[in-house]
Amino acid sequence: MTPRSREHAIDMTGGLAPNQVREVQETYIEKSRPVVIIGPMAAGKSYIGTHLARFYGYEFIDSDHLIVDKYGEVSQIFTDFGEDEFRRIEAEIIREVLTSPSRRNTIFSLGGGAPMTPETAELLREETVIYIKVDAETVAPRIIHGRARPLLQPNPIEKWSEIFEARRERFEELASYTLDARGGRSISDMAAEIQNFILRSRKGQV
Ligand SMILES: Nc1ncnc2c1ncn2[C@@H]1O[C@H](COP(=O)(O)OP(=O)(O)OP(=O)(O)O)[C@@H](O)[C@H]1O
Ligand SMILES: O=C(O)C1=C[C@@H](O)[C@@H](O)[C@H](O)C1
Ligand SMILES: [Mg+2]
Repeated sequence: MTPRSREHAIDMTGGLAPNQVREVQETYIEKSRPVVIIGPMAAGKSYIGTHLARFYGYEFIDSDHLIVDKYGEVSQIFTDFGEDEFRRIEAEIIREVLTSPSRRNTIFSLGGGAPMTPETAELLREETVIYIKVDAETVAPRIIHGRARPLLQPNPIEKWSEIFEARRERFEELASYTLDARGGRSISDMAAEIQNFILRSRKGQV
């Protein structure tokens, strides 16, 4: 195949001057920052984030997964070092991701309590943040068994509601977009709703 001659070359700049092209590129980079998912325990942050990334071609990362890869199981960290040390590690890992230029086209799910750390909340104020809103009824079957979430012991539903009430205002205040995930919504429906918001926000329509 022979290359196109100069006369037939397509003008990819749309007739923009070099400084205008740079401006468009900078805007694109800015708008391709990670999209962060927050919400209470068992809301489906990791579940929705994984599928959203798979359906629409994003990279997916999760703060809990990064912590487990680096330091071992979350419940073991709580047992061995306590919650304060877990929060310190968590905030450090989140800062690394949010300040890394290689994490642009990424869906980043956070652990439920991460936005309560002031340093993390400050970082999130600059980001596109999707809040997964649920209620106790929706999460009850997901938390009633299993001991993977140390903060929910020994009465998972009661503890979940108590912790959620203490965090609700922070979630609401940080949200660029709230996804209502109460009841049994299908994953494709929820992922499409978030993707729609991301596209609109990158075009500056929200
Ligand atoms: N909309 C949904 N429909 C059916 N199952 C769901 C839905 N959302 C989440 N789940 C299931 O509920 C469980 C908890 O979801 P997930 O781990 O994604 O929660 P999370 O918000 O990431 O919680 P954490 O804060 O503890 O990390 C998982 O087993 C997941 O598959
Ligand atoms: O809501 C929380 O405080 C937590 C949620 C999980 O994702 C883990 O990050 C950990 O169990 C703490
Ligand atoms: Mg999770």
